[in-house]
Amino acid sequence: MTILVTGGAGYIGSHMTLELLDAGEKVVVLDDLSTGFRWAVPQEVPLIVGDFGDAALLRDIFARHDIQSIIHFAAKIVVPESVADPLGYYLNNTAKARALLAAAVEAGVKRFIFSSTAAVYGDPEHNPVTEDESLKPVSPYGRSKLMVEWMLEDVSRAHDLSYVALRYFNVAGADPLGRSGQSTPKATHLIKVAVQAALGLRPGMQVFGTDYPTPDGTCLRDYIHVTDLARAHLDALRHLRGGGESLVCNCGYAHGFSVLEVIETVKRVSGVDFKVDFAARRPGDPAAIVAANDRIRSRLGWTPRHDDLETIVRQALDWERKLAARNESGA
Ligand SMILES: NC(=O)c1ccc[n+]([C@@H]2O[C@H](COP(=O)([O-])OP(=O)(O)OC[C@H]3O[C@@H](n4cnc5c(N)ncnc54)[C@H](O)[C@@H]3O)[C@@H](O)[C@H]2O)c1
Ligand SMILES: O=c1ccn([C@@H]2O[C@H](COP(=O)(O)OP(=O)(O)O[C@H]3O[C@H](CO)[C@@H](O)[C@H](O)[C@H]3O)[C@@H](O)[C@H]2O)c(=O)[nH]1
Repeated sequence: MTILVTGGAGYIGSHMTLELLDAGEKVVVLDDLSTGFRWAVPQEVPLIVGDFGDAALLRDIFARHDIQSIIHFAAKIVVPESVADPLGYYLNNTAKARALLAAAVEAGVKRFIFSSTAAVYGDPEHNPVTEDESLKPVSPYGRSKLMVEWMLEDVSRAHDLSYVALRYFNVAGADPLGRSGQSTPKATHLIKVAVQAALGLRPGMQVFGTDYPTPDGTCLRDYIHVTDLARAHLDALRHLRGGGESLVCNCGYAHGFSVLEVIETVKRVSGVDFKVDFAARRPGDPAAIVAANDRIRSRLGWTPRHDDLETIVRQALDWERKLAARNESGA
């Protein structure tokens, strides 16, 4: 039985593919390489370059491979871009997910694991936020993902398809064995930006907002190591294969760090005191969002192994150095 990984050439999908191979699973990747990289897909894994909303291509893939499970990562993921181009986000993240689900149901696929996001909560009233908190996404990105959760709920009632939707909090770090990492050239994620500043790949960085109602005035986030996140999908797969019911689970460590704490950690681990400017708030940022993780622990048996900000930062630094060397050599 083969697992179809959409978006497997991207940041999280490439770590998932490695995790699946390490677990002895057979994998096929479908990716249009819009933000992913061919080199991020291990050579032994078939990479189909194409669009996950292409019904004819999907039919062909399901005819050629014995696919019982899909792990669906492919999406557009930049919140401000979604504000400027909502229709592009509803097309890629929502309408194409409908096409993928339709093809999956037609082909008799039994299990579906979906990359959802903490963005479905918007600015939560309580922290840590549980899965039962009200869902008030504030961006087209968050809404485009929430609609897929709703589609999954309805489709799983009508057809023989069960699912787990995982709501990721802030994904960070790199494969501990140095095989993959966050490679998007213009990534805006805090740890990536701070690591690039530490390595002199950018002149410095900005802190967006210092007047939030948090202990040091900067935003609080729950940073989860990408390998722990990939393992959550393996746990979800095991759950569904064992006949477990459809579920929605948060993925995070249940504690947060402020922007200043993250920057301080990057400075300490790298030994570089890079330039930091204080700037205005970035539109759409919630002050604090931290995952309650009781459900994923109890229902999927998920246990974090890399819950340590220094380790996350060290591995992100190692990966960024590797990436810089690769870009310099033109590989
Ligand atoms: N990175 C985070 O902090 C974070 C947080 C919450 C949720 N997520 C979700 O995780 C998933 C993966 O995110 P990522 O950070 O790895 O992003 P990424 O951009 O690195 O990966 C997305 C991959 O999907 C591919 N893709 C996009 N549209 C496609 C299409 N129409 N057809 C085929 N391939 C397509 C891209 O080429 C890329 O390889 C996304 O669904 C995202 O919404 C990410
Ligand atoms: O140069 C920077 C970059 C970020 N930040 C701040 O750092 C925090 C974290 O920002 P970022 O790393 O961009 O992540 P989020 O905006 O929290 O969003 C991430 O986490 C969400 C889930 O919580 C996902 O839905 C998104 O896809 C993912 O980008 C925020 O307060 C930002 O304002 C800065 O101060 N300076």
